[in-house]
Amino acid sequence: MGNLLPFIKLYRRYPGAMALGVLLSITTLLASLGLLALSGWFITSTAIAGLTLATAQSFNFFTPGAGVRGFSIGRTASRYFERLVSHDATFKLLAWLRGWFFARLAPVPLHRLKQFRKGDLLNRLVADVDALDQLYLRMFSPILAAVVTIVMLALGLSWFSTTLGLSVVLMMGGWLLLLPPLFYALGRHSSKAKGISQQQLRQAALDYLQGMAELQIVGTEPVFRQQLDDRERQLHQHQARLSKLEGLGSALLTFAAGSSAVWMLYLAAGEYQAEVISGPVMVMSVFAVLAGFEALMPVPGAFQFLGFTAQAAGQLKEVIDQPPMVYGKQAPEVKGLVEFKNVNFSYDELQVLDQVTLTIPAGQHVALVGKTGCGKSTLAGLLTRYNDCDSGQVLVDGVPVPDFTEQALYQALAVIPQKTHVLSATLRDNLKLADHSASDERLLEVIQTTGLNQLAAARSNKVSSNKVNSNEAILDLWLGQGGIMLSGGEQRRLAIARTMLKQADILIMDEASEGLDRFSEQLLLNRILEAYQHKTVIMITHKQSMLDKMDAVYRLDAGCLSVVAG
Ligand SMILES: Nc1ncnc2c1ncn2[C@@H]1O[C@H](COP(=O)(O)OP(=O)(O)OP(=O)(O)O)[C@@H](O)[C@H]1O
Repeated sequence: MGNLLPFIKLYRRYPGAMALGVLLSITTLLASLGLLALSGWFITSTAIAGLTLATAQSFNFFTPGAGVRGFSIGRTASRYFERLVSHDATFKLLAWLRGWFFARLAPVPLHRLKQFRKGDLLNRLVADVDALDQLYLRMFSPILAAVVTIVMLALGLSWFSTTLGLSVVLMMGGWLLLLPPLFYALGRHSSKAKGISQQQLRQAALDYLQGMAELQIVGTEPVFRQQLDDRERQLHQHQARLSKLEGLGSALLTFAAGSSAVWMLYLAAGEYQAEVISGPVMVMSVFAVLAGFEALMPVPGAFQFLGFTAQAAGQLKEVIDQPPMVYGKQAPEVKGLVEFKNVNFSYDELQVLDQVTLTIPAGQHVALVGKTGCGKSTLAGLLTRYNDCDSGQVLVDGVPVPDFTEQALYQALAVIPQKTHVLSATLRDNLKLADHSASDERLLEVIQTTGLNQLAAARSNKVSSNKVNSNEAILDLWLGQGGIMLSGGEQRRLAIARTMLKQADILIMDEASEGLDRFSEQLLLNRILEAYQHKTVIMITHKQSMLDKMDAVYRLDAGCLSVVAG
């Protein structure tokens, strides 16, 4: 429950709209109450008035009749506006909450976010934020409205008889105190389990869909399908339990309303006999109690799902409590001197780097070699602050990388990562990621240099013979979801093209030529080294053929660095 506290505070964001929503909810309940109470009074009064001709003629039918219509129209109008205002306020709050959550998520270092799976993070951003609407729509607003309705009803009946007024407080107040803890206790386990099941099902469905091709090839698709079905069945079981609980809530409230009405009839009849109230008021009291219980109807559901909401809030809190990456204030003009000084780094128990010391003078091209998994990417990742070292220092031009501002650090660095991220967008958009201000001419030049024009030519049906149109067609080429339309080699070309556009001061190439044929590899490597001729280049590679172009070669082995050449 403590998980909900930080989010409850955020509800102060739209106080006006939220208060208006509650007010309209109260108005609706009071109009319902007025409608039923007045109807009870009116029916009884007309029945009594009809007993003699004189009373029948003198009875004023019109004012109470108008009152009944007024309450009826008022209830409908107020219900409509209540839905409009409260849902609008909730949606605005959810939209803002999503932005707020994302703003807290963005500065969390990538290596920390890696502990959450992609589907899981998406689930938190969408479903868990959505679950927070329960707090206002299903809890605050109805509970507040119920309290006000009980108070108003009690005051109204006290006007006629204090006994009746106090009885309402005891009967309805008692149920209002009993229902929340009861239904929270009854629903806590299932609603929490439902949240977890839903999340697991989404994750499993995502894994299943993403890996379907491989699962089919290895013949394990039915096993995964079965696991998915099991999860779905589990979710249905929790949902069924919650539906039964909802039914129990309705039954309990119907019983509460009925028994309270009978009790009220008994008390009101006593007051009538004692001539404290009239016959119509006696009937009105019973109808008013019946109508008053409408205010308690949402209470069991609200508390039954509280476990689910608390679980969602906990999931969000887990992400936003991650310490953000802290950047410094320095933004020096970078020349490209890179230094690793006595660097140690471990992933939990696994020590990857042990007292690594390396100086790369500005403008030097160095290669980093070593067995698979020896820590080459990890070392490069300390420069980009993918991770921070456990001890020692990583410096650029003598300034420790944590002291750089975020903008200055990433302006100085260009990376060709092992996996290229391709946006589901056009080639132009994918290239402009590296330099937003690049002109189409510049983009086409880089496309030519990296051989990406061959990719466009291969889809020649889209390329017109007209030169202007053909250039447009290349740039507007749609690359598909996650670069699905690009081969591994084409994705490498795209990554290389981006670094050519960026022209940073330090370039890190992590297996940059993976997926390229020998000829393209040599060609592209020459071009990129030419483009970064006077810049610092750190090339991580397994390929011997690339090493003779480097000024120095270092080998990483068992966490230690040694010079191979240079
Ligand atoms: N996020 C992580 N959490 C835990 N261990 C990790 C993580 N990333 C890498 N490792 C482990 O750290 C070691 C070094 O990984 P790294 O990716 O730096 O190696 P590498 O030399 O670049 O390998 P490759 O040549 O295959 O790219 C490996 O044993 C790897 O399993």
